Amino acid sequence: MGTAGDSEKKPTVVFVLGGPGSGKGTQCANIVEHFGYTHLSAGDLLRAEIKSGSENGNTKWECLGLPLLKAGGVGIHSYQALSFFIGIGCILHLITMIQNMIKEGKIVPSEVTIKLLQKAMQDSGNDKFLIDGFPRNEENRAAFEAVTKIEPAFVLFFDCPEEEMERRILSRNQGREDDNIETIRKRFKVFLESSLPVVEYYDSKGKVRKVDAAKPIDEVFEVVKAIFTPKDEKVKQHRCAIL
Ligand SMILES: Nc1ncnc2c1ncn2[C@@H]1O[C@H](COP(=O)(O)OP(=O)(O)OP(=O)(O)O)[C@@H](O)[C@H]1O
Ligand SMILES: Nc1ccn([C@@H]2O[C@H](COP(=O)(O)O)[C@@H](O)[C@H]2O)c(=O)n1
Ligand SMILES: [Mg+2]
Repeated sequence: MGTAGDSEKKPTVVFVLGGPGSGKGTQCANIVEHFGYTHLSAGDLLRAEIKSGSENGNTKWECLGLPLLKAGGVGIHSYQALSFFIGIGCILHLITMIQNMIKEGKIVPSEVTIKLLQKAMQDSGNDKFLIDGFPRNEENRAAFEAVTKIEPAFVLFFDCPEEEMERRILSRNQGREDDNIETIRKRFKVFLESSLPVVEYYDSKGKVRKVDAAKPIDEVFEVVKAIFTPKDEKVKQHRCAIL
């Protein structure tokens, strides 16, 4: 899927951007239901990686690592145990790095996020994707383009005042480690300094569809629906309304 020099048809990608709590995940769920896209949230993929990484790390450690050590450090056993622990060390180091960066509201290096996105795209079997919360900075944007050679069809941008986003996040109650006032402030800063320039970049290419995200969920979705409805379908709906 989407590597340099591929002749296969490229998937359709829509980047879904907006500040923390602007409603990206909420609206993506509606788009999936109505338009058959697969929703990939970069933040959700990173959180899943932390969860599965620590679970797998612990499981491997308990089920495989300790028996190998107990086996008594002779010949091949000690060599296997050593390589095993070096491998586990790397996994746990990566997981801790992602966890810390999320807690600090920082942006994880692109190699990690793009790998997760590419795998999720391959596993989905679909060819239409809403990529939510990515690209988050210029490094994300340039790396994704270089690695996948995919240009987004357009960028859906949810525009929402900071006070409203803050209210929403503080009452979200999903147990996210970064949904506390200290991290929220850091995330807003990163959004203004690093993510908005990406929106501006795509705007200069005429690719941004800006939506007022401060309205109630249903009203926002009416606007989103119009953006995703193909032009000929809109003409049909208009004719039906007249007749
Ligand atoms: N238009 C809206 N009006 C009021 N509340 C909303 C609206 N859209 C979403 N919410 C609520 O606000 C919270 C944040 O929404 P959501 O998780 O979709 O935002 P997000 O942009 O994905 O945030 P993040 O970047 O932190 O993942 C949720 O509790 C959601 O139910
Ligand atoms: N491209 C990305 C996207 C997200 N992150 C990290 O995850 C955090 C949560 O993201 P949400 O979209 O779910 O709000 C975000 O604050 C970053 O720490 C990332 O590094 N790169
Ligand atoms: Mg989200």
